[in-house]
Parts: sequence; structure tokens; C-alpha cells
Amino acid sequence: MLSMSHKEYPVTVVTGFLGSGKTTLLNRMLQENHGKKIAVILNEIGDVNLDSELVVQSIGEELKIMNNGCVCCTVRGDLTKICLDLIKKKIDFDHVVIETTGMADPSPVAQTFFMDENLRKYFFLDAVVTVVDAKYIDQNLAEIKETQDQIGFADVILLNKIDTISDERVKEVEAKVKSINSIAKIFKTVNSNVQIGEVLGINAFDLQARTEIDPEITKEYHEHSHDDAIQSIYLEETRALDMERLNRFMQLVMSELGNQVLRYKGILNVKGESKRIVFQGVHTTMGSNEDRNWNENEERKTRIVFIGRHLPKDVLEEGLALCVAK
Ligand SMILES: Nc1nc2c(ncn2[C@@H]2O[C@H](COP(=O)(O)OP(=O)(O)OP(=O)(O)O)[C@@H](O)[C@H]2O)c(=O)[nH]1
Repeated sequence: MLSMSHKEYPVTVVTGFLGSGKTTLLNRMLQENHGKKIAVILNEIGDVNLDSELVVQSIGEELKIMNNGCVCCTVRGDLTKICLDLIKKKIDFDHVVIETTGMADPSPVAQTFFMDENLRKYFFLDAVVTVVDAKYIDQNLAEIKETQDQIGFADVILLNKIDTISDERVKEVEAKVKSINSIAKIFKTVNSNVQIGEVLGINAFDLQARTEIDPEITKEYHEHSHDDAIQSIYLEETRALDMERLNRFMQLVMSELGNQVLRYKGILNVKGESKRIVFQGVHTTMGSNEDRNWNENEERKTRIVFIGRHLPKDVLEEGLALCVAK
């Protein structure tokens, strides 16, 4: 019997603090000539729908607005229904972009795409893109917890409005953002002027996609670490690991620190494996996969980055050391 196959649509989640440049980015996505038809899901709090008026002309019918509260509170029901409606109504689109409100923590939105079985049939998470207001980052980080989540959870970060600060300050702000999230790709932008190919269709959650962790970057910015609640923790180990021990270690990390961990990525040197093993996770949802062969002239080194709130680096380091193969 022939099986019915259908297309799976990538979903990009755009977050960022109020007034940071999310709508500006969205309009670029809708207006630039990149050949993708984008369905936009906007989430607004209250009745004032200025944003939707700005983007509505470009996409007409495809615009869906979730208006009853914050996306992370109503996410299961509304978001699922709106996405599945796009399929049911046979709307012609290639890519979904969800803009969350300024206050929203993006992770419940992202997790919906891992957990909801109906959604998973048709959609997959492409990336979380966070727009940061470079001028007001300190205030936002100090006053609003969600700003940290938005930076910590991102795959791509636009450090926007750099025209409003000095070059020196741009460097400081970039260092701060990297100390929170050393995995994300950072672009310094004015009016969210990033190449659309850098934000759409990047497959950030795909285990088959190329995974790299740059140890130099993580080290460099470690010096800048401070008391901010969310931080990147970088671990490395040159001795080969025992996969079973590592699995047990990760289970323990998840049961003890699951609430504090936002994202993690690793490239593993596993005993007896000619290939690199890559893994990544979002909160307690984790996946791993065989990657390419280790090159002959490449140091076989395990590199793991955890992003989370008040993570105990020494405990994680000790735990990883216990995973070394005998
Ligand atoms: N100077 C400067 N202004 C910018 C830049 N990017 C956006 N703006 C302006 O900042 C204001 C807010 O931009 P939006 O794109 O509406 O921001 P937003 O994140 O969608 O805002 P909310 O939907 O209210 O959260 C607008 O007036 C933009 O023109 C930038 O890089 N530099």
C-alpha cells in the first residue's frame, strides 16, 4: 500500500523585548525577495493591534492573530489550532513565523512543537530568533526575567539598534549577550537588517544539521561572566567517554536541574566511535545522533555547552569527569 506523505513546514519563533525591532524584522521577512511564502502568527496582548496593521497588507489572508492573552499561556490550544488551520484550509505557504509578545518566554512555544503530536506531523521548529534592543539591554536584563530567557533560548540573536550606541558599547553588549548564550549566532544590526537566509531555514534543532561549538568563543567570554542569572557553561573533556555513563549523567542533570536548564548542545568523543556524537536538548527534551567522522588531524575532544539559570559549573564538571570510559 502506498503511504501518504506530506510536507513538513518549518516554524521560526521571533521573540524580543518590546520595541526592540521584531516588527521591523517581520516586515523584512515579508517584503524581501527570498522566494518563501510566509504565514505569520502574531500574538498580541490587549486590543491594540498596531503591529498587525503594519504587516497585514503584505500577506493578506494568511495573517492569523492570537488575541486572547500571552502566547505562552494559551499556547497549547490556540497555537495548535491556528497552525493546523493553515493545513486544513490548504493555505499556500512554505514557512511559519510566530511573533511572540515582548514579555513572553519563548520556550513553551518551542516545546509545543516537540510535544504536540498533531503539530509534529506537519511542523518542525526551525529556530528561535531573539531581537535585543542594544541600547536598553541592561535595564531589560535587570528588570525583566523574560529578557534573559529570550536571550538564553535563542539560536539567532539580533543585537539591534546599534546605531544608538557607541562602538565600544557595542562590544560590551555583545560580550554580555555571549556570556548568557554562547551557542547562538549573533548579528549586529540596524533596523533588523540581517540577511533573511541567516534567520529562516537554518534548522537549528535538527540533529542532522552541522553542529559546531567554538571553544575559543566560550572561553573568551567566560571572563565576562557575572551574576546574571542565565549563563552559558562550557565543559570540555579530552578523554573518551562511556556512552552509558553519559546517559546516566544527563538523566541526573535533568532530574536535578531540569527546571534551570534552557538549552544544551554537545559534541562527544565516545570510546570506540569513529564518528562524533552530537546531542542537543531543550529543557528535558533531548536527542542525540551520529555526526561526521572525526578527522585525523582533529583533536578528539568532547565539548558541551549548557545554558541555564544558576547552573553549578563545578558539579557539572565533576559529573562529566565521571563519564570518562575506563
Ligand atoms: N534607531 C533605530 N530605531 C530602530 C531600529 N530598529 C527599529 N527601530 C525603531 O524602533 C521602533 C520599534 O520597532 P519595532 O520593529 O516596531 O519593534 P517591536 O519589537 O516590534 O515592538 P513591539 O511590537 O512594540 O514590541 C520603530 O519605531 C522602529 O522604526 C534600529 O536599529 N535603530
